Amino acid sequence: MTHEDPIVIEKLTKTYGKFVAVDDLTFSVKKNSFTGMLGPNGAGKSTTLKILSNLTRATSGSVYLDGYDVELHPKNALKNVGTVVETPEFYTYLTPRETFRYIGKILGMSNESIATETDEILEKIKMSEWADKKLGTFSKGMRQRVALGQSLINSPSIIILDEPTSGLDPRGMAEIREILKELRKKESLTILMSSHMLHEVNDLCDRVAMVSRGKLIVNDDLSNVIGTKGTRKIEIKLIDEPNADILEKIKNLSNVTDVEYAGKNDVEIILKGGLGEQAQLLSEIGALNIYVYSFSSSENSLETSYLDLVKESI
Ligand SMILES: Nc1ncnc2c1ncn2[C@@H]1O[C@H](COP(=O)(O)OP(=O)(O)OP(=O)(O)O)[C@@H](O)[C@H]1O
Repeated sequence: MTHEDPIVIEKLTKTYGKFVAVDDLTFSVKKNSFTGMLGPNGAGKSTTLKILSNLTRATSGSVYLDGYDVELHPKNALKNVGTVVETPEFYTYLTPRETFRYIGKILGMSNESIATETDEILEKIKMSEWADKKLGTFSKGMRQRVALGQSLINSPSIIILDEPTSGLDPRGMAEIREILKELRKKESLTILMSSHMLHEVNDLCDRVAMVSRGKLIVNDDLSNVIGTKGTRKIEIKLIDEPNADILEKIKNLSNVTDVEYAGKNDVEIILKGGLGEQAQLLSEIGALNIYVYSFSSSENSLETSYLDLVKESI
């Protein structure tokens, strides 16, 4: 880790009284990555992002944006950063265009650059036809798109998003995710987004930083977390209902880390490794002389890795 990474979190701790919300957290976010900060409710994600955005202070440790310490040099640190951290309460009597102008002015932008950026952003957030309607009439999803839009007004190189789809209906969620995907395609941007939704991180991100109880569990490429180095969930269906002896035998097979009876004749196996290990498991199960009529590897292996990693960390 170097301070050259656009986002650096170093030995960050935040306590509320005796409660430790962020516990000696250290990790960095690679340039141009889309990193998903994944963790259960209360893991300390929002607290970390608020410290990064200078909305709250660390108890100890430091955070750096573009190499600048956020607490010591907030202006420089946040110069090229856009954030959607606390659900912004916009003035409901303003329109998106007026909102962007207001925020651009606060940021010291010229009228010309605000106007140019505004038109581009309205297109990106698919709000061009709503540009001059008052926010008071908007749905929650539309307001969240405006929130995302305002984070882009100063053409940031880093954006920090705290659960940007939280509280939206499925359509609202899908719209925000589409915008984020488009942003990633077109711009050179470093994005750090917190989420507790595995499928969302799976869908959008190329890096994953998992946190649990204020501590970092893993910070790696998504493909490493879910891929060959990870674990996968295998579901098998047997002709006969498995007894404890059979479950024990399966548990003792190579690379099996856990076995769970899933009701009826179904068994779930957590397997460490990739396709090679999966093939080996299939042949070892065959050798046990139990009659398996279905064998499927779960696609949602981020879930498996996540549950495994969180379990190990407790
Ligand atoms: N101002 C505060 N005073 C006291 N405790 C707080 C405060 N803010 C957060 N906490 C506690 O710190 C812990 C971490 O909270 P945080 O909001 O950072 O978690 P999170 O990972 O973002 O979870 P969520 O998805 O629920 O927002 C929680 O247990 C929370 O109750």
